[in-house]
Amino acid sequence: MFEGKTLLVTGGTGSFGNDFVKLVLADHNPRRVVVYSRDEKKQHDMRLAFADERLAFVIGDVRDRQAIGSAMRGVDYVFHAAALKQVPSCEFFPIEAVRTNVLGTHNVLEAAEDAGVQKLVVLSTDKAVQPINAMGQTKALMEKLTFARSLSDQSRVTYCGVRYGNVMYSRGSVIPLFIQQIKAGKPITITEPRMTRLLLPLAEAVRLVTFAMEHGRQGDLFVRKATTATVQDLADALLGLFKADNPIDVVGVRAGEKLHEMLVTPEELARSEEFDDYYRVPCEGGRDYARYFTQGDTKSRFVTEGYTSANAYTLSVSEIQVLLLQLPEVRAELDSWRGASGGTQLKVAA
Ligand SMILES: O=c1ccn([C@@H]2O[C@H](COP(=O)(O)OP(=O)(O)O[C@H]3O[C@H](CO)[C@@H](O)[C@H](O)[C@H]3O)[C@@H](O)[C@H]2O)c(=O)[nH]1
Repeated sequence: MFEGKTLLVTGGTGSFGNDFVKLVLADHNPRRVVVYSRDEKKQHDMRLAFADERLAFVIGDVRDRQAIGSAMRGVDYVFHAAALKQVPSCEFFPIEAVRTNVLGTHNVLEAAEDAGVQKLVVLSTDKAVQPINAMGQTKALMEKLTFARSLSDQSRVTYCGVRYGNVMYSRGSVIPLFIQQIKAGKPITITEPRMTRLLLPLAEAVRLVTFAMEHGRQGDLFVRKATTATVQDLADALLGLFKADNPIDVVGVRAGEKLHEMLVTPEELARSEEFDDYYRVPCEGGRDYARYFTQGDTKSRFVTEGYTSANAYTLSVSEIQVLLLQLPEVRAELDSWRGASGGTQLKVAA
């Protein structure tokens, strides 16, 4: 599908962008991949790392309608990954989250329409479902803006979305933090031992987004099923892998976070199609006002529980270890740790 085509990825220098670009360049033979982002240093690093003439780098902010409009010219497929995604910064500066996640998305959608883009996929998160913090609330509106367009007869672009839970080993997240604490011999800071999260390796997230672009129909949201783990079990799994016995320091639930995350609401489940690895949730409603006032859906299924980190398949400590060992970053951390501790033993022996 991407062969000979031009792709654009907003926020393209992030973890997702890097892995995504690697995959499409290696396997899909696109004509051009445009990386649209704000940070020149990250673009420079990526340009050197990939050294591929099919990659084009454009500096710009999704907040800037004109800049995203120029970048979008001649583009066939858009992957919208740019976002403010840290919970605390969005809590402190919610208007900034509105500017990037809501108004920025509006700009991306308008630019795509104007440029005659064929299809666009937005990347969302479980934090956008029944959201309690500004990051999730603005991502929920990002979804809403996108799917509202999918309902319009005027839309020439096919709009789809994906949602997934916590990407394992993503920048600033708990797995690299726990590893750092283990290596430094510090206590492991657990917020709440029973707290659960849906864990997904980055490679799976990239596959889901590509799948959505290839198979999504107008207004489809694809949700990747994932396995879940408690924070306590995650810490135990890492301590076991690193053969470490750091003490545990329970610091309590942080501001703006949930005990469990929801990936699909009961209402969405009621209209979704279930596959082995994912749900396809079609867009609801339509442009008919009666559907919102007088004409409900008598065929709607009755579902009381959503798909959450509390009821998805819960991994045991050893299953978490198997999943962790699939991540190249964790294997590299383990190698360097074993090398370092081997070195210490040698020194002591000498
Ligand atoms: O010192 C710490 C830090 C975190 N946690 C827990 O570990 C889990 C995961 O935390 P973290 O990796 O910080 O992820 P989340 O807060 O769940 O949010 C992440 O996952 C989201 C997707 O759901 C992304 O959008 C966010 O950017 C990303 O930070 C949570 O239960 C935390 O309470 C601890 O126990 N100790």
